[in-house]
Amino acid sequence: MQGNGASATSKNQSSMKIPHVLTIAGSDSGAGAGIQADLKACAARGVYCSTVITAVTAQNTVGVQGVNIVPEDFVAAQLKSVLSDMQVDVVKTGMLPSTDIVKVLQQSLKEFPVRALVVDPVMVSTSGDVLAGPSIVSGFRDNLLPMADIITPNIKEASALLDGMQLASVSDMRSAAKLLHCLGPRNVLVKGGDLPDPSDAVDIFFDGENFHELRSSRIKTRNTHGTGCSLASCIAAELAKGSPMLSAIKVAKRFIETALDYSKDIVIGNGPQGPFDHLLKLKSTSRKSCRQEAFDPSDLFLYAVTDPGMNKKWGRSITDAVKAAIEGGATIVQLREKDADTGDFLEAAKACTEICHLHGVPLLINDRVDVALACDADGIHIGQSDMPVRVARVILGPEKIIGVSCKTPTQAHQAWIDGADYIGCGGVYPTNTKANNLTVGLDGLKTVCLASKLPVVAIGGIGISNASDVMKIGVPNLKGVAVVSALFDRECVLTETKKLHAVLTEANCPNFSWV
Ligand SMILES: Nc1ncnc2c1ncn2[C@@H]1O[C@H](COP(=O)(O)OP(=O)(O)O)[C@@H](O)[C@H]1O
Ligand SMILES: Cc1ncc(COP(=O)(O)O)c(N)n1
Ligand SMILES: [Mg+2]
Repeated sequence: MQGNGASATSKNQSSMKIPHVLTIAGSDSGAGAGIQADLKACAARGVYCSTVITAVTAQNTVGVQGVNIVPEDFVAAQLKSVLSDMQVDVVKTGMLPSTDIVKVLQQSLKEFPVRALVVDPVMVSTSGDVLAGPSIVSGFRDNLLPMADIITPNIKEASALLDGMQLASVSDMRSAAKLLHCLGPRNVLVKGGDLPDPSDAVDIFFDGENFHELRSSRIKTRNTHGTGCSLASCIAAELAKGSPMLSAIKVAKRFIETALDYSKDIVIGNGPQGPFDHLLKLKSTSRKSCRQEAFDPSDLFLYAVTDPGMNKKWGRSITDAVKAAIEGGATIVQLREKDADTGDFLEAAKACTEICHLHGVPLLINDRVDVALACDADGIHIGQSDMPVRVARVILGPEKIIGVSCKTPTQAHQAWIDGADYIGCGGVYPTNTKANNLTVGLDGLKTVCLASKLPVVAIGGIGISNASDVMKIGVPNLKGVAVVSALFDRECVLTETKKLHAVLTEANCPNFSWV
């Protein structure tokens, strides 16, 4: 799809444009899937969502008891009302119960182009009830797929779109993604929620050139009703914010995983497939369960820590440094601007927060709780002589990440008691970035890791030449390395980050690579 979507000519148009997703889908009376899931997913991702309803279903956790299709001229009327007036960025489709409705949508999009079209080719509900008959396949193929920026079929839908091709493995999903791409969409995501893999939920993304295997842990829960609708809405929401496609998909997948994890024990309804909680508030039995985005220890894998002196030396801005590190594969970023003026630091921190969030990478601020709050960073990293963790937790609330530098098992234990999320242990090797810093060595690191109940990131003098030695101490809660000079005291941050990422991937899992 192409076009500007918004004409933005209205006089009372304010200067603040809110990202806007229009969903065209069916209503689910149980509010687990369909329009209701789309509204909640967009709300959770901070995006406005308008709704064109194609059918009203009588539905609960047991199944679909009835479907009442909205006449296509009234679907057309709803589309016109919204698209002609409300500056839609992205359209996301769900249940389209007839080919006439598909054609109405195609016509409306020709008249009112939008920036992107996300097609979730809904056909059968998780409960096995038919939401769009087999005749819809030709409607999708002929009218919608060629216009789509991305399609997100599950295994059954991919099979139906490919004349019954059987999909029983990740390798079949790859073949299907390639064949589906030939039908015209720019990108294809084949979702593997229904694949019989007990440990991972694997989706295959194909952009016409490259495959990406996207894995998350498979959450053990009955509350998976609406995951497909929510994933597609979340992708649409991220695209509406301006994210590139792959980043949008990664953020969406992580959102589903986190939301399922938070909602895994909630009980709504008596049927086999319950709804989950998009806003992560229902299950509030522990501090961590209130989090918008749970801290994921695997984010510590390649931890980039900025240094003002180095950026100055190489003549780059902090934002350029952060962008390059993320592009190279950094999985978390910490801004460590010890001597900056608060005003300048805050401006830089706001810009970096925006960049990091666009790519689904958490941003932490070193030491400055005030700056972290003001720029809405994901959290802070503090040293032993900075503000105590307990005080920082009270100020920051339960949702922010707190990391603490620790050199000893006693400090690591205290960090856990005080409510930190991870510890940074070092200096592992001598370093210039911290004067008079006591080096703990690989043995000291191992001792702290073995004693720590929290995940650990190693820091201090680590780079391409020794990162693999560090990871090979082989303690499971050592999740990654934090680096300053090895990325930022170099001419090309992007190249160095990529190299380090490759070294860490190899050390972590030899002969295996994925996104
Ligand atoms: N139990 C689970 N744990 C984690 N992710 C899941 C789980 N079930 C499904 N997903 C993910 O949710 C998304 C929707 O997938 P899927 O259930 O296959 O689609 P649909 O709801 O359209 O049938 C995919 O990203 C999939 O990997
Ligand atoms: C109105 C409507 N739209 C979509 C779905 C698919 O969702 P799921 O595959 O999770 O049942 C549904 N059950 N109802
Ligand atoms: Mg599902």
